[in-house]
Amino acid sequence: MIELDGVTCRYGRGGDGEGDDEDGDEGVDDATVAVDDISLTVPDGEFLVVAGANGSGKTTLVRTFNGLVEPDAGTVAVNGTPVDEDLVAARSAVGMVFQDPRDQLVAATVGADVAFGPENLGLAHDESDRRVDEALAAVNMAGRERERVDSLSGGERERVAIAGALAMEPDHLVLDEPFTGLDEPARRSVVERLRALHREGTSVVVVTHDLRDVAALADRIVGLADGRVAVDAPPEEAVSALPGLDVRVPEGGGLDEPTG
Ligand SMILES: Nc1ncnc2c1ncn2[C@@H]1O[C@H](COP(=O)(O)OP(=O)(O)OP(=O)(O)O)[C@@H](O)[C@H]1O
Repeated sequence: MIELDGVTCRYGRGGDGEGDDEDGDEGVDDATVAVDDISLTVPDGEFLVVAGANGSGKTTLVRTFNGLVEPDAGTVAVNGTPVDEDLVAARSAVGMVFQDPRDQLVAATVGADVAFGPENLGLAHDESDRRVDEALAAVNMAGRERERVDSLSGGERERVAIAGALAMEPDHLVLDEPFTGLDEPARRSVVERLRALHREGTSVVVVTHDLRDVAALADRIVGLADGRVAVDAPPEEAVSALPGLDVRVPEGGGLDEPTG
């Protein structure tokens, strides 16, 4: 479980956060408040979608889940332990797939890339091999260890990045804009993999400004606007409230799963 309590994150200089600058000076010394006093619990097993327009604070928010971003105020705890007390535990419990797989794929071949994390943990070869096999199977890329990463399509790279995170056997898998740059078939393939992973018991958090397809998978949608939670509701309810957040929503259909 991930628990945020009153989390605020700022970028840049200045600012104790005291006093909004409304005097027209553009506030050059003011910090940007990217996440503004958010409290949120992500239970185990949940498929959570974090939605919102560009710049609404989605990336900053999820990066606090495993200490990639340290809040300026508030606390984040993973499985009951504050992230700042045990960064290693938080990083192993919360696997992160970054916005651009190129930021994540470090080795020349698929197998070496997925093995990178487990080997860094110092796991025995047998255990590392087992994790690589399972992770590649989970993203529908079993048996493709020897292929070169630079020969893969965008969708395949995304799936290798997901496999790399899965090989760490995290409690929560967090994906930041996993569909960026993917064509429709690749997008569907990644969506299908996420659906299957969740069915098999993985907790999934997807960050997106585009709700096509994933809205129907979500147990809950948290919509951000200006660093605050504007909506926190099951999909049908959230989507009807979300147009004001300037996110793309499916045109009819796709939301036929009952909530309750
Ligand atoms: N490293 C940084 N330095 C300064 N400001 C930043 C930095 N990262 C983000 N910001 C600012 O913080 C705010 C929230 O950004 P964030 O990336 O968390 O939002 P987002 O919803 O994920 O946006 P996007 O969809 O564009 O990635 C924005 O105003 C952004 O410009």
